[in-house]
Amino acid sequence: MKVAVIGASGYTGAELIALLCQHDKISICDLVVSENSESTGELFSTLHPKYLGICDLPLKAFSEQWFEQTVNEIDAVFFATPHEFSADWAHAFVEKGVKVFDLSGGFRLKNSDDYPKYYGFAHQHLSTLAQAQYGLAEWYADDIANSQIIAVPGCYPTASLLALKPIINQGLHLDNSLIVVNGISGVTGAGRKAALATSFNEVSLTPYNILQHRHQPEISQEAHAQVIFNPHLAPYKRGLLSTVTLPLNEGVTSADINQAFINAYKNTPLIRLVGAWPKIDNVAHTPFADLHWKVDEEKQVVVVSCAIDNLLKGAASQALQCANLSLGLPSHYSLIKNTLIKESLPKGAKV
Ligand SMILES: NC(=O)C1=CN([C@@H]2O[C@H](COP(=O)(O)OP(=O)(O)OC[C@H]3O[C@@H](n4cnc5c(N)ncnc54)[C@H](OP(=O)(O)O)[C@@H]3O)[C@@H](O)[C@H]2O)C=CC1
Ligand SMILES: CC(=O)N[C@@H](CCC(=O)OP(=O)(O)O)C(=O)O
Repeated sequence: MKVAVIGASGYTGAELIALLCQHDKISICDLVVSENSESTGELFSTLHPKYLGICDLPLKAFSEQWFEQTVNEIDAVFFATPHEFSADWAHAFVEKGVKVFDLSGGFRLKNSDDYPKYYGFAHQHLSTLAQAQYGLAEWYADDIANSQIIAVPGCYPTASLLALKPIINQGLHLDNSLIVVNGISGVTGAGRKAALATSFNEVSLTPYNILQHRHQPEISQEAHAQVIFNPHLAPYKRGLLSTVTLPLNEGVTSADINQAFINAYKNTPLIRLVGAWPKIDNVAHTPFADLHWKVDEEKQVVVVSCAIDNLLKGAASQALQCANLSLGLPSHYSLIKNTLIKESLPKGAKV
């Protein structure tokens, strides 16, 4: 598969390019930045010296002319750009038969009225939006494999949905109850562009965008349940933790919840059901999601926690999982070698 990456100077773009470089069934044709980017003409490895000798391709500026010249040369394009840019341009690639993997939120929400409210722009391409498949790789593998445009989930929604779906999909939670999702993200979650709120001297653990974050409708849409979402910014670089609380139906036991997680993730090597509360340090720089939970059978409530790397499972490695699926490969191809099938919890796990 020949691909282009738009947004190659940014954090998720860089992580994605590193993964694509080591993939033996995907080759990179072009790395692209914004039309007036300061990085135009630089080598990728000059901007991101970690990849010196790994990827030394030049960064090209996006333009209509670039689009016309390239669109017939590529099989797929990855957008690691602002939401509005992919919302405006993805349809042009789709119409030419090029697969789109969009790491932004430009195609995640089914209700187009939510775009002005949560993203600040009106979506102009409603038929492409309707065509887009949500790319939560462990849950929608077949649909992802057969779709032309994939909306790769946001970082908080990835961790939150991996925690919520095994329970909600089995109808174990109390209907119409208050589901609370608390998320904590490292500062790379805000992207590479300088901003006062994410500068070294200003960053301090704090909630932000409470009751108005754009990931609330995304989580609710895919969980099929209303949630309260509380995002927090934390003073470290990488990694994200989402802890969810759900009231359970009467009679649901700890064993029922254990079984729901085992059933959901027994064939998914990138999801680890771990024997203790997950830690950011165990998943940072990896494509894994670590999950742990605890049930209080007296209060009929379950708390589930999920840790991921926001730039990998929360963006770039999940985008590659989607690309693998569309190539007919296992979603973890080229990400890990271990294909262990989990029929039970890990040895020593106490949940
Ligand atoms: N950071 C994270 O943890 C996650 C981010 N995302 C989403 O992925 C996308 C990229 O995020 P991230 O890598 O953090 O962002 P960055 O700010 O680090 O990078 C953004 C990239 O987009 C390019 N860009 C900006 N404007 C345009 C434009 N008009 N046309 C073409 N390219 C443009 C920038 O190029 P240049 O600046 O050189 O012009 C840069 O390469 C965003 O939509 C973000 O919401 C999703 C999940 C997690
Ligand atoms: C710490 C931080 O600022 N995080 C980002 C979330 C990044 C993410 O998942 O991205 P999408 O923009 O693609 O939805 C935020 O809250 O806006």
